[in-house]
Amino acid sequence: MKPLKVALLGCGVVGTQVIRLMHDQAADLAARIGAPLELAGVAVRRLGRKRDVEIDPALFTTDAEALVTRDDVDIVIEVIGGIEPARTLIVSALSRGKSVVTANKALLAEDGATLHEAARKGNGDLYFEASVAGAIPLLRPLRESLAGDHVKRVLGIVNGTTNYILDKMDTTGASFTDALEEAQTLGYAEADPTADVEGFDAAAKAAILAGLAFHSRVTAADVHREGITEITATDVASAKAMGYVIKLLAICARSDDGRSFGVRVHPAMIPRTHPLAGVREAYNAVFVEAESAGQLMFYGKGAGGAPTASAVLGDLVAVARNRLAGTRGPEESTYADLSAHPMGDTVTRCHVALDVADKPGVLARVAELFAKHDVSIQTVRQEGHGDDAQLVIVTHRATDAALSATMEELRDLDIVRAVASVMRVEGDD
Ligand SMILES: NC(=O)C1=CN([C@@H]2O[C@H](COP(=O)(O)OP(=O)(O)OC[C@H]3O[C@@H](n4cnc5c(N)ncnc54)[C@H](OP(=O)(O)O)[C@@H]3O)[C@@H](O)[C@H]2O)C=CC1
Ligand SMILES: N[C@@H](CC=O)C(=O)O
Repeated sequence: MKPLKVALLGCGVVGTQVIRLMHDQAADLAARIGAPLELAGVAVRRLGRKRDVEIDPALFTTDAEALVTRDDVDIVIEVIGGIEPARTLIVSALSRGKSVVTANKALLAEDGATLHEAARKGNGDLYFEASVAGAIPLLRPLRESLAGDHVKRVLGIVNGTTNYILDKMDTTGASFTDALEEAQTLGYAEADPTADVEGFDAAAKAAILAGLAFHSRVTAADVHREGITEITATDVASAKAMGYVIKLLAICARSDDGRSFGVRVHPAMIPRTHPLAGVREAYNAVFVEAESAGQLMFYGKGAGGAPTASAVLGDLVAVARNRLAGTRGPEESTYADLSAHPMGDTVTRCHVALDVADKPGVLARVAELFAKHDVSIQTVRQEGHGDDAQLVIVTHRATDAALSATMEELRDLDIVRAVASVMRVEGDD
């Protein structure tokens, strides 16, 4: 059988593992596909660099455009990352009828529409399982297995680097900086780790998940995003003392009337008894709630070369099979055409710590302000006294707009010395 030729764009953390798996599992892959795969070339930025995989040096090129437009190339795997030149290269390949497998969530969340349109016009496949939650099969279940159900909510931990950092801060007391350095060494972080710690990576993944779950076009601009850079060792320790753990969550939820959805990424306190609290290191876990299926949980390695390459190889086998059968996988589904509602409309709960004057009437004035904005208080307690007095308040559910307005006014209250911390609470109602 004639081999299917594969062009690989990028040979870094993920690309080297893709080459290793294609080599080590060549016979099995050929049997599963019905034809052997042959690596046609590997595009990189710098030639002569030591690579963590055995490969014929003649396969390397810095001319990625020439590689993807070669007539003999059937499938292109893009693991360069970023917007350009990845977008131009993928569109070039798709418009020539090649199939593309990519792990590039940043690009899919920025301009997935252009890629899907190029795939449709070129009659090729665009698969991207590795773009969300590393090794975990999550997009295919949403795209295919749950195509007959009505997904209401997708919630979880989708960034390995930030989970690694928060876990190390919680369990070993490591500093933010040390934990981030470890995550970079282990190959979890993006080329620019700001994408991880500021929540951009999780926001891109949330946009992809929301698009698939709600059959609508969702971009990173639709996602409310907050990162973890403001979280201090004190926040982590006080959450721990109260039986909570801080996690960076991605939450995509349909509105109650089903006419819109909210997509958000932010740190949240969750009870230590919640299943997401036990998600350690760079692992990811995602709950999908669908009308008929009920609650499903997906768990596994969310980052790293080999786990991500596993997802890439799964897509490679799928697109290779489709090519041999002369078919295509499912197209982008955007028929519902729902739009994202503003963060202010989202209903959440808040944990607030206020440095206050320790004198009569303080609690009453603080409570009055919450009531003014229709925010109901679930628990309140005072910690410390005198100059160290702090009121720790947990609210009932309220709109984010009401909670934000309350926090704004609290900052101006003469009896409040400082709003020491504000964090959303999830998973204990
Ligand atoms: N690392 C992970 O855990 C995961 C990563 N991803 C995604 O996978 C993709 C790749 O990530 P990762 O492997 O970590 O990234 P790396 O930074 O490790 O590798 C990027 C590779 O792309 C090459 N490259 C960069 N610019 C160009 C260019 N202009 N032309 C040709 N080649 C270029 C680099 O070449 P050179 O080596 O010469 O510098 C390098 O080999 C990203 O989209 C990332 O978001 C998805 C899930 C998990
Ligand atoms: N930087 C990402 C890699 C996988 O998508 C992460 O840490 O999750």
